[in-house]
Amino acid sequence: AEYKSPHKSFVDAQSLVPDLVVEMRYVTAQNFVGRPIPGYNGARCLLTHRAAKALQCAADSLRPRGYAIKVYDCYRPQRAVNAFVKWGRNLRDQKMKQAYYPEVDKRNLFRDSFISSRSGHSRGSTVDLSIVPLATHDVPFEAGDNVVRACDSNSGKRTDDGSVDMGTGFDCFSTLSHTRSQKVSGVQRQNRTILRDAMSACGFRNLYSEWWHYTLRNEPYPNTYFDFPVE
Ligand SMILES: C[C@@H](N)C(=O)N[C@H](C)C(=O)O
Ligand SMILES: [Zn+2]
Repeated sequence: AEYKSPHKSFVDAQSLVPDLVVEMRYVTAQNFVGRPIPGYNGARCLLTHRAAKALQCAADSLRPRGYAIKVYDCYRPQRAVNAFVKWGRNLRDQKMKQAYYPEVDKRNLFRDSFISSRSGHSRGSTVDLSIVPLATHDVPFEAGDNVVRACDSNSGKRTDDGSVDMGTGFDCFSTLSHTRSQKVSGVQRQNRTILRDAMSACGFRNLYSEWWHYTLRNEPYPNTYFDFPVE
């Protein structure tokens, strides 16, 4: 059946970017909380139409260079953000610490701009993404074994999801994930620059603390925090 968007201004980004690799982590347990997050009932990248067009612009510029875009999170319902806040207050729950925030005290994740209690994602024009070589863009994230792989360890040691080497994995809450960190290698910085240049040229701005987080500059709902679920 044809997909019907829950809001007239929101679209499934894959309808504009057919080769978009969609790996919505919060619909699964492969995330920093360690379980599916409320409000995510489907693995769909919903964005405002304006943001989806801008993402299409970035995908079109990256494709001739041999890359596809992989998205990890798009529109995020406010109830999911509220679940992050509740999780953040429960210091006993550190199930995913070794994998996602090995060096950072859980108490500081909001203070240090790794998670927000008023997130741009809920406004529908923010996206978490990386790039994948076109030839290998089907590799899914799989924890596979029972070994905990820290997201800030070297490529090859942390869990591979087929994306290019950015120095850390998605949602790795570490200063190494700061986009302009000088503590990652030249190749890793170069990969971050490829993504940043493509996204900036299409109207997005990056969050300094996360190489993967981009918000449309001219977003259509700058003051609205939506809460309809992702289906
Ligand atoms: C949680 C992470 N993926 C993210 O999006 N962080 C920013 C700061 C946010 O929550 O808006
Ligand atoms: Zn984000």
